Amino acid sequence: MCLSRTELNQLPKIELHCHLDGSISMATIRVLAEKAGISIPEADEALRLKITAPESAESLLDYLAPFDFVLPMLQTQEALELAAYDLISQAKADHVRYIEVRFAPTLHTAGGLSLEQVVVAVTKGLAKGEADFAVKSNALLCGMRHESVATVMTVVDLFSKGELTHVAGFDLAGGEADGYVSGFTSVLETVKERGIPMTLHAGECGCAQNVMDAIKLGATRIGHGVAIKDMPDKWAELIDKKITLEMAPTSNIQTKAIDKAENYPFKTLFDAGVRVTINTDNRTVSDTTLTDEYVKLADWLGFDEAVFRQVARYAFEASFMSPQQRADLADEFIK
Ligand SMILES: O=c1[nH]cnc2c1ncn2[C@H]1C[C@H](O)[C@@H](CO)O1
Ligand SMILES: [Zn+2]
Repeated sequence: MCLSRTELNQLPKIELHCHLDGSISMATIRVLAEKAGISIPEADEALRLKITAPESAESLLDYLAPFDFVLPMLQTQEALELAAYDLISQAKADHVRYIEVRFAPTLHTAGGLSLEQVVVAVTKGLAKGEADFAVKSNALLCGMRHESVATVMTVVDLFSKGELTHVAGFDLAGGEADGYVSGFTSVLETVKERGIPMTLHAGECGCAQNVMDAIKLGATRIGHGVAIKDMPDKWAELIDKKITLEMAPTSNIQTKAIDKAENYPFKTLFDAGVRVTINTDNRTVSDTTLTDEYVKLADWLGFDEAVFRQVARYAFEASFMSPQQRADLADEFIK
């Protein structure tokens, strides 16, 4: 039997893949623009066009255009803290119990903040959000794939700063070229040596081999990984290694990772035993919520409650939670 939107909304959820800078509500964007002295459209519809992925998007790069609009507003600690808090309030509305919020510290230093100050501000907003909304969270730090190895290393080094808390894992984001992983081999080896949990965007709009390269260099989770549909002979390896795919239906359509809903490989992968999870990627840029993503999958694929609970369990198991967070949430997700 199909679950209603209300029932889907109320299921307890875990979200592993959500970008801070792509997930700030319109109301908070207005506050941030005002504080930054940046003029933005007064009409909501006009503003929406600036902060959501263009309908004409043909690629991941087109999809990423709205980030250029919002990043200038995210260059102070106050703005970053407000953005993080705002995101946790949205997660609450989706009955998310735990969320990993990712962002690229290097994209927030134009106003003079250090990388550490960026991270401190975001995690402060997350902590306030947890206090007010009872949603647990951690931050994931992204290097950008267009950055040099040396710049990405400055992000990796943040994990060694003892004063930073709730910083749980590393990612590489941005435009995806086939074979990109090899350009970051030295960085990723360091991430692995230091025992930093790793999820990498791969096989979103790039090839399936990117997914396999990412796994080889230590990623236990893959951002999107849609292209692995083209390499069924590798699914057994993913299952064996308990690799988890962080999929995001709306985003995957917008970036043209898939051409149409009928071809979304989520069900095929799930039925084969691959660990797939449901995420928003970017709530504002994709104009979605986690509940919307659940509704979409229920409509497209006819999933019932048991599937959603299994998927949430995969997310729980693959999360980069602290032992305390895991113990607190185990009853709800491991039944
Ligand atoms: O879906 C995505 N794929 C690759 N990169 C992305 C995606 N969504 C957001 N980003 C980029 C743009 C942001 O500025 C950056 C850090 O959150 O990550
Ligand atoms: Zn992403």
